[in-house]
Amino acid sequence: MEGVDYLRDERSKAQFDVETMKVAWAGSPEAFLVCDRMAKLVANDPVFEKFSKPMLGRKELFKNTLRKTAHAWKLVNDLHLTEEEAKWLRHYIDEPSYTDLQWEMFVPALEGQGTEEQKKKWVPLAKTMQIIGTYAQTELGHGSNVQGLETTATFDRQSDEFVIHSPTLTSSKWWPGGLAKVTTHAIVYARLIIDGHFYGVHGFIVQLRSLEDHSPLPGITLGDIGMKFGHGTYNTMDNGVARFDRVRIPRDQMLMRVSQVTKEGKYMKSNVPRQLGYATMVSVRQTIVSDASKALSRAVCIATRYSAIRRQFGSRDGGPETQVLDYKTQQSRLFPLVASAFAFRFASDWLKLLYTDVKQRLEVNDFSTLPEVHACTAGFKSLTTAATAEGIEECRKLCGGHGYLISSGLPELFAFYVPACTYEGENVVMLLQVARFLVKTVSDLGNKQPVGTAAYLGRASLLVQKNCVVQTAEDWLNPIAILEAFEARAARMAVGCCQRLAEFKSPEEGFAELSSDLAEASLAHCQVIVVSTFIRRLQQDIPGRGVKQALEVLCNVYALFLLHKHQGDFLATGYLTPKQASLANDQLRTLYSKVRPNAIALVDSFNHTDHYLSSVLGRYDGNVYPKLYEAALKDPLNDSDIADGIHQYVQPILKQKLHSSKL
Ligand SMILES: CCCCCCCCCC/C=C\CCCCCCCC(=O)SCCNC(=O)CCNC(=O)[C@H](O)C(C)(C)COP(=O)(O)OP(=O)(O)OC[C@H]1O[C@@H](n2cnc3c(N)ncnc32)[C@H](O)[C@@H]1OP(=O)(O)O
Ligand SMILES: Cc1cc2nc3c(=O)[nH]c(=O)nc-3n(C[C@H](O)[C@H](O)[C@H](O)COP(=O)(O)OP(=O)(O)OC[C@H]3O[C@@H](n4cnc5c(N)ncnc54)[C@H](O)[C@@H]3O)c2cc1C
Repeated sequence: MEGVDYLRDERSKAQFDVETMKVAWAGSPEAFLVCDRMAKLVANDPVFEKFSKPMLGRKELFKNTLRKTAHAWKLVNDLHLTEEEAKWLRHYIDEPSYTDLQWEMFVPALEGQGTEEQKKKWVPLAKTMQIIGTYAQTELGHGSNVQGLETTATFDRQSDEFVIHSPTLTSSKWWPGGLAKVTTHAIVYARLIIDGHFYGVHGFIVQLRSLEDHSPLPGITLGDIGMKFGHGTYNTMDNGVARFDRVRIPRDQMLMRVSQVTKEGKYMKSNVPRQLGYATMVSVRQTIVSDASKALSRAVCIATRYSAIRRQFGSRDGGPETQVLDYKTQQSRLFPLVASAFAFRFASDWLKLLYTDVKQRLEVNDFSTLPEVHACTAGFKSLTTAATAEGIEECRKLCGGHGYLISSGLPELFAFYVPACTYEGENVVMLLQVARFLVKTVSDLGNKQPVGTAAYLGRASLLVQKNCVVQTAEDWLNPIAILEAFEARAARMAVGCCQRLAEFKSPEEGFAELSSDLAEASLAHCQVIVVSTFIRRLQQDIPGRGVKQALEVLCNVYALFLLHKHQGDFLATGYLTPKQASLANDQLRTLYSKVRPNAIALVDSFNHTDHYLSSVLGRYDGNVYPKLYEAALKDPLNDSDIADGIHQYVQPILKQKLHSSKL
């Protein structure tokens, strides 16, 4: 039956105002309106249909994305969309495309690493798509180790040019999105060589293709690196390989904000730190944190709605069976993920503010907060992408067998999402960056009082001595008790690592040997920041009936779930007793019962359209079974009763005459 809302009873149980919660999720009434308008624009435009994607071959997938991207660009111009609106439009189109690299990396690299003159020349060309660019850093042989890149950029004083060259197979640029078939330009990261001396890795603007006929320019070999994990998701993108055979570019195409090369071949360092060359990565890591909350919210929306529709066991006298959402095991796997989606959302809002602040500081050459911002973006990127990838897979399992169908929307979401754990800084490598920051901070405690996110480490000597005062399960609802537990655990882990580091011959040897423990200490530190950001968000004015109360429950679920998951750390560091850990778990169970009546309303607050979810299990109206059946019938194998190949390969087997001895 069309028009029936199978989740109506669930929606009527909500104890808060969903429309206001939508605004809290979006961040502001204005942000909500932009997202809502862009989501509907995409959902109502037939060009952006996604159902057929899983059936397309590689070439069709790629072309289909080119078609959608061209249509999106036309909409941006025809409707005079702002950059913010265009970003949401791309988000809701929901297909990796060369424009992700253009807007998330190429333009930010030009803006962040170019001189005023370079920005004036290149940024308008990129923003009007007269040139299309990518970020060509990773090579076949090196990704994480940027200083190990092998591509060379040798200065030729005579011609006032750089010669870009790939000296080895492993120096081939490998992975950049859009590189294989689309991009006309790239920021190529290469080792600068002047008069035989190496001056470290720098970015160079290199034209790759003719703007006339799109063919690769002389000396440049370009291609696709092959099919990727999953089918219809990242294979819409032409991640590419590039090799350079002594390709010449003018001297003024080296990005020269951080350091310059003069006409005479003199290398000049400005007073900005070399890490500013990594600024684009900081910018994108911040975007990736915000994307984590979106991807996780999408998975939990599907799993929660389906769990309210799905019934198994518990029927007596032929009455209805139990909704699987009512099982405590289902709740204990699902509700912490709902809470995590909100936690990541608020963490990313905060990170955006921190990033905006550092961007303004960098413009006036104030680099004081850069190490902290680098540690936060790297750590949050690692924490949120790992939890989101695991969370999407958990949601697939929460949907039982149907979760494995492409029509559930979950396999494709997972395949699209999971590389986020690797790109833009492999997650463990990123935690080790946080570890460097932590070790420095702790080692410096005698001389320098830490500020910002590390301020709690200033109380490390107290936190390593104090014990938890919680006596009842109720006490675990106190944000002060929660925060102190997270701070004490993180401080004890960081201080413990630093004490053990001192036992090694050199800090480098100790760091390498203790790297697993350091990564765990880093995760604990990042969790302090995410939990405290959630708590601080609740201290702000949050309007709407029951909205604040519902969020308080989620904040406690998030924190106590983490406490339960990592109780080994909390116990081993000696801050909690087993009894206190067990009380936290009791409180968590009680909290799940408080989430239960609000579950559907909470996921409705994400305001996801059915188009965006593209899941028969997560439909807004809960009309799962007929739509699941309908989707199955659309499979090409159901075009005819007798499939291709049956007569040729199956019937001969059925009709074979076997000798009785073979039976
Ligand atoms: C269903 C479909 C939906 C589709 C929807 C579309 C959605 C659209 C949204 C799109 C969002 C995003 C788009 C993304 C698309 C994916 C693109 C992926 C692109 C890439 O992957 S680009 C390549 C990224 N590569 C990396 O990240 C490499 C990682 N490695 C490094 O960063 C570094 O090499 C390093 C590991 C940090 C090591 O650096 P180094 O060798 O210099 O060594 P040190 O460790 O000694 O560091 C020295 C010193 O510098 C500090 N530092 C390091 N990095 C930074 C930094 N970034 N900023 C500031 N400071 C930094 C470091 O801490 C050391 O300091 P210290 O000496 O300790 O004081
Ligand atoms: C979908 C996708 C899109 C991408 N897009 C782009 C792009 O547009 N442009 C671009 O330039 N790149 C791109 N990349 C490349 C990406 O940035 C790299 O793959 C990433 O930075 C990881 O580097 P790597 O592949 O060298 O991994 P490796 O560093 O080789 O990692 C392999 C293993 O080694 C471990 N490891 C590495 N170093 C250390 C260490 N110091 N200590 C302990 N363990 C370590 C890692 O934890 C990991 O387990 C993309 C990658 C993917 C998957």
